[in-house]
Amino acid sequence: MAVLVTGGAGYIGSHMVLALVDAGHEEVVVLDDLSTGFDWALPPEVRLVVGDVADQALVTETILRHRIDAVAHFAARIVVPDSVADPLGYYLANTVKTRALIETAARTGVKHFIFSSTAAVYGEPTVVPVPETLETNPINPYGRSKLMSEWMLADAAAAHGFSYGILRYFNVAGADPRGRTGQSTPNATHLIKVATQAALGQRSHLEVFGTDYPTRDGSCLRDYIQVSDLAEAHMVVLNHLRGGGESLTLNCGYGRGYSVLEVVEVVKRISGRDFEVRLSPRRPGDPAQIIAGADRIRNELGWVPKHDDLDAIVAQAFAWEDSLAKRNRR
Ligand SMILES: NC(=O)c1ccc[n+]([C@@H]2O[C@H](COP(=O)([O-])OP(=O)(O)OC[C@H]3O[C@@H](n4cnc5c(N)ncnc54)[C@H](O)[C@@H]3O)[C@@H](O)[C@H]2O)c1
Ligand SMILES: O=c1ccn([C@@H]2O[C@H](COP(=O)(O)OP(=O)(O)O[C@H]3O[C@H](CO)[C@@H](O)[C@H](O)[C@H]3O)[C@@H](O)[C@H]2O)c(=O)[nH]1
Repeated sequence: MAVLVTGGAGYIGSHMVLALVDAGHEEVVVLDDLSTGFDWALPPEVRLVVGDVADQALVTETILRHRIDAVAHFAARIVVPDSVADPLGYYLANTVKTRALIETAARTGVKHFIFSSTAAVYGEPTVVPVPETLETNPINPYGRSKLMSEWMLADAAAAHGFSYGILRYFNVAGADPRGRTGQSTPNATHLIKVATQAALGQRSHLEVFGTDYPTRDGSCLRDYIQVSDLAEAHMVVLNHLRGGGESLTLNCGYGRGYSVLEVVEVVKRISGRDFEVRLSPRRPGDPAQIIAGADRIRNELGWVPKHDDLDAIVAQAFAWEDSLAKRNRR
């Protein structure tokens, strides 16, 4: 048995690769075009195929050569405002290319397909915490590009007899607790990453986008899930599918939210550094609060998170950002 991890050189994919390698009994092959990923994020025993998920000849050859039985598909473009500026680019990268990959997987007899989806498929949820059964209503092209992929995957699995796991991630944060990988894209827009960069003096200030939301302090609430816990959720789903379990769609979060202002305070306290915070207007497209209804994955698959602690998540992110700065100075 061998797993193909697309986007395995990226932030979340590289944590999945470590989870597979740490589990110890698995051949792991990464397919990545290195558009936002880094070959150095991979342990040496993992084979990296540099290429595009939509290159059907390359993917067919890779799947057959390594006898891949499961694909974990992380490769995507992920920045919501970019998707608003370049919707056709996002539908190509996330929907059209995912269609090509699903087709190749189906044709080559892959048995299980795990897909990185997002809480963005819910849009501005009418119920908080959000259960998986809530009607999807994405409000930007990124969310729509992912929801279309969910639909394609479910239809193709029914027609071609493979099983799937769709994981809808909430806000992913933190880094490998052993410091082996983390979020390395320099222009990331995620709150915790940006705040640690401000704490390290790499940014002059942090902007808080909106303080007039109907929340406890006026800033947006998000459910921050630690990235190794998320990788472990994929491991649980992989084992479930390999054990003959049914296809499923699962939220991945902890079921509680922190406000932007609370996160900023934690970053200041944990880093021991002060930085300028500017209260700015709302960022277009931000829902006021998005928190996972997180019971299904715990109850049905027995997933037990180990890192549900915002202080620890921020400490990992800060340590990783600091190590990146040192790496770039060398
Ligand atoms: N980061 C989050 O908070 C978050 C939240 C919800 C969902 N997700 C999803 O998780 C997945 C991984 O996100 P990430 O944060 O690790 O992003 P990332 O940009 O760090 O990783 C994406 C990886 O895919 C590779 N890639 C992109 N297009 C490719 C292609 N056509 N062929 C081959 N490789 C390609 C990139 O080089 C990169 O290594 C994405 O599908 C994203 O939509 C992320
Ligand atoms: O410099 C910043 C960056 C962010 N925020 C706010 O912080 C919150 C979180 O923002 P961010 O970290 O950019 O994440 P989201 O916009 O919530 O989106 C993330 O989480 C979604 C799932 O909830 C995923 O679909 C997306 O891919 C992922 O980027 C939002 O209220 C932002 O307005 C700021 O105030 N200042």
